[in-house]
Amino acid sequence: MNPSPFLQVHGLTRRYGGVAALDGVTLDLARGQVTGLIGPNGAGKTTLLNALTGLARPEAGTVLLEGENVTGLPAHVMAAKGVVRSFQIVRELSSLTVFETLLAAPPAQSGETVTGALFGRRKWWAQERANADLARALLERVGLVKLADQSSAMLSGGQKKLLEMARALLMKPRLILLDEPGAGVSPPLRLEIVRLVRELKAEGLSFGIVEHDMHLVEEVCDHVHVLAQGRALVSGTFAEATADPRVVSAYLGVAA
Ligand SMILES: Nc1ncnc2c1ncn2[C@@H]1O[C@H](COP(=O)(O)OP(=O)(O)OP(=O)(O)O)[C@@H](O)[C@H]1O
Repeated sequence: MNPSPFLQVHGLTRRYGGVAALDGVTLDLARGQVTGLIGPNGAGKTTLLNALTGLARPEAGTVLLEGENVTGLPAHVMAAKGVVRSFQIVRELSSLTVFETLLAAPPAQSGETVTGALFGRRKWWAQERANADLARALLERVGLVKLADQSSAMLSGGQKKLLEMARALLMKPRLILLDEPGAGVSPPLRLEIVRLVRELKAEGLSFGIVEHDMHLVEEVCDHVHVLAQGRALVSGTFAEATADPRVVSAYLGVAA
């Protein structure tokens, strides 16, 4: 039995000058599953993540979240609906600690208008405290709590990825979109990332993962969509998709 679609993307198009970064992408992301978004460089994977999280406005096409049309909604609205993407949050010259970095870009919260801040102070403080408690719990969960008071600039590549995941989790998502969680990560922390994704999936979280590390994709993804030249070329299990001659051709840069 196929899991029900959480997010349905139909005919999504986004151009940059003469380049169609997305050229009518149609695909689904299933509820409670890990969906890999793979494909050669320039295929449109990151643009798709951006279009799904309100960071790149599509020119055509639709995005349905549990059947609701959410096409082109801004990032904070998508986040409030439970769709968030990971970001590089550590700046190399940052003097912030790991804990401060996690809290620095506050999650979408009520009372974010000036009026709200003035008239809802008590609520705002309560929310700040709740965020801080949750942040500490998340650092514990991703294995960074011992580094909470160290400079975030000192983190390794893998630790930065874990902090980015904690940051996305702070927004209490239902669907997390991760951009290359395995890039620049040492083998032990790569295992930690795989463990965390599996554990969160078992708790009901849905994932969309853009990744070039095919071993990682094979390990964690229930399903993959292969993108090429702004379109979804092939979908299936990792084994099915990678055995398809069109996928081999796309990676080799040859038209099938
Ligand atoms: N902000 C932008 N301005 C101009 N062109 C862009 C912009 N963002 C993406 N593009 C172009 O759109 C196409 C798709 O880019 P995108 O980054 O989405 O691909 P990708 O599949 O994520 O690639 P990679 O695997 O190399 O990260 C590329 O040709 C890229 O140069």
